[in-house]
Amino acid sequence: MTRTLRIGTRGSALALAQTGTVAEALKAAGAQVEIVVIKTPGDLSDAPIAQIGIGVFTSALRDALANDEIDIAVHSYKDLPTAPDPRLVIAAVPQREDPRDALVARDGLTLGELLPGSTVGTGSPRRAAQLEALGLGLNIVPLRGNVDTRIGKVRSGELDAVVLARAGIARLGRTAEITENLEPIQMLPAPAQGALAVECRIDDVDAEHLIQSTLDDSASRAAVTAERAMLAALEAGCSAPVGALADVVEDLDDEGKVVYRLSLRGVAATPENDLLRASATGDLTAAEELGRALAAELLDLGAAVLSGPEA
Ligand SMILES: NCc1[nH]cc(CCC(=O)O)c1CC(=O)O
Repeated sequence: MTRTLRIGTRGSALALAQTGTVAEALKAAGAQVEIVVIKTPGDLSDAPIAQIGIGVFTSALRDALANDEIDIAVHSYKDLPTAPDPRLVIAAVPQREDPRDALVARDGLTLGELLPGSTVGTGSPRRAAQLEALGLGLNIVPLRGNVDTRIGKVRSGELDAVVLARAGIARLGRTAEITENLEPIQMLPAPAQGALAVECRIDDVDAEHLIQSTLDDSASRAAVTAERAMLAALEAGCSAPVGALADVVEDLDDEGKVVYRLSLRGVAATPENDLLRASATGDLTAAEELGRALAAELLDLGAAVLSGPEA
């Protein structure tokens, strides 16, 4: 097959780094690839993500893919809307990066070392709600921009700290600037944080098979599927205050044999910023059911009041 696969990406440093790893893996598998940069409205606007809406970074890429301008789209999975795109298929979820959030603070400080009143930048209602819940008296301020811009606000002294996805910092080779990795018990990441979604057209069977066999990691896919099913069942968009993290864990079956299962934790913030938490374990092959069951539990606890994309 002499076909050259056109891989579409956003033009940010983070997107290019992510796409680079996908391109290299496909090349190593013998494919011919070409990288095509697509501008998205999310890259052209400085408005808060909660205002410009879900899918600002991904729909232009998806349209280019559906219109045959590219053959493959590489997304940060957590930026994708929960509704599937009927024109496309997620052919691979590559091995996920460390999903945790990370703190970048001045003078090497950790969260616990920041004094009350310290300014912590984040544009994410999920991060803000969980930071508030720590009761440290931090002053949480809105923040947008790419990873470099956000870390720059700490370097310039404008902010005492920022919270970002560790995966984004890692993909840019800047983990040395992290002053603390935030454990899921204090800061549950966004559903699918640290994972990529590699999409192709639904009828492009050749591309789908190549991408799937070269890049898909079944454990990462199962974890992300559970987290996103939870989010979808809460009818909450990507900027809503919902965190979820699934891990593949060892368990013992009735005969004492080791089996692998999926353990899912979820958090949702009410409008009063109270955090509702739930967790459950299920079969690796029933990731969606696990996510939906956990969402039902959160809804029982009172999360219903927060449904809607801008909650
Ligand atoms: N919302 C923007 C976004 N989309 C994906 C990442 C980081 C990488 C990832 O989670 O895959 C980021 C930056 C951040 O949240 O700090």
